[in-house]
Amino acid sequence: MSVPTGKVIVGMSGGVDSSVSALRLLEQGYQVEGLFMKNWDEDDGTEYCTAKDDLADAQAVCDRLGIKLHTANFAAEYWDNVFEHFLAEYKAGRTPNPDILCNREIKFKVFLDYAEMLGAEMIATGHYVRQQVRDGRPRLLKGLDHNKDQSYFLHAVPEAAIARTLFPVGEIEKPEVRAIAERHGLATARKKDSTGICFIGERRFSDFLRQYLPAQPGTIQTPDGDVIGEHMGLMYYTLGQRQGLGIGGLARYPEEPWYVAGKDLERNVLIAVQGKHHPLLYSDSLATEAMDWIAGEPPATEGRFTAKTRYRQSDVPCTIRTCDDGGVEVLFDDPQRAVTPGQSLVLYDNDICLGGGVIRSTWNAQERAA
Ligand SMILES: Nc1ncnc2c1ncn2[C@@H]1O[C@H](COP(=O)(O)OP(=O)(O)OP(=O)(O)O)[C@@H](O)[C@H]1O
Repeated sequence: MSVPTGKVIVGMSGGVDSSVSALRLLEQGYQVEGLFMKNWDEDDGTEYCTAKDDLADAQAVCDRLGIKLHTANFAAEYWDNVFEHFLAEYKAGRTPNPDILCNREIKFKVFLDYAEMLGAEMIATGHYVRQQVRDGRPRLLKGLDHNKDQSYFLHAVPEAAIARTLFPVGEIEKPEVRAIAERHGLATARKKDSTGICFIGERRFSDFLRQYLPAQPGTIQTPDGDVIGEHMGLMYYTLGQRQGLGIGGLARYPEEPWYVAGKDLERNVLIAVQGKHHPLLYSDSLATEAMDWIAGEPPATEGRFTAKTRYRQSDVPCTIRTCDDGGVEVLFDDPQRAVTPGQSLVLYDNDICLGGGVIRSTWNAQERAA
């Protein structure tokens, strides 16, 4: 077997996955260096900001492995290409997923360019995905550990960037990753998995959003227009959500929980229904904005695929039709609960991630019949 001689820059987050990624590449004979990115400037030293600790952990691992760690600040690019879009989506009443855009715009674009400047043709990350060349083209596959698979977040990364990236932990299961880190005495072996929005972190979301968007309180109504409560601002609510509505004790309704079923942006009204499985919480079809196809174009044969409409969801069978505007229409075999505009639909052909697009509209059987 030939020994790889190329230089690879590993995105070191200070977590266990990127630590083990760097280790594996060294074992495989690559010339490895690390890069810690800081993409959010605010809040240094507050309870939310873990960047300092993460950098220290990344440094400790690099010292242990004997590799160089670079640092870079892409906060301006993150703000312009990810965060502004994120705010615009909330303003439009949708619930965006900034990590998808962050991967496309920062981790697999700005980072790649930066790595090139450092003299590396390849980068690596600790994402749980695999890359495989089929028919001469790089394909993005789900991580071997389906429990940790992160292809949902990488579906908008173009083929050319996938081809220049190594995913050293995609072929192993998470418990094994921790065991490897433990065996090699890496400081991150037992570190908790990160949660929250990448680079922004975990924080009281409504407080955070309020700093950037004015809250416009309004009424909560039933689909028939009966006013049953007040909301703090439509952006704070997600379809299908139960908690935080503050409705209860209404004599004219049974004592059953209420769920968010829709947002009427024009009237600033939040629509709520009773019962976790109310028909208005289900959609049997949707349309997306223009798709990001990893291969740059839709699959040669349209038709039957599986899809996810949110990260932690098992794939569901569906039929797709491509539209002239670059989006797709998707018809699910079974209605899906709480399909949310602004989130992404991601399509799969077995383990191959084909791409995805932001959900623009959804319909349920009643609406289709009307
Ligand atoms: N601040 C950062 N600097 C450099 N690379 C990063 C940074 N944050 C994330 N990455 C890269 O993106 C990958 C996936 O990030 P994610 O936030 O999903 O972390 P994760 O799956 O918990 O991985 P890890 O255990 O390495 O933190 C990381 O493994 C790392 O390669």
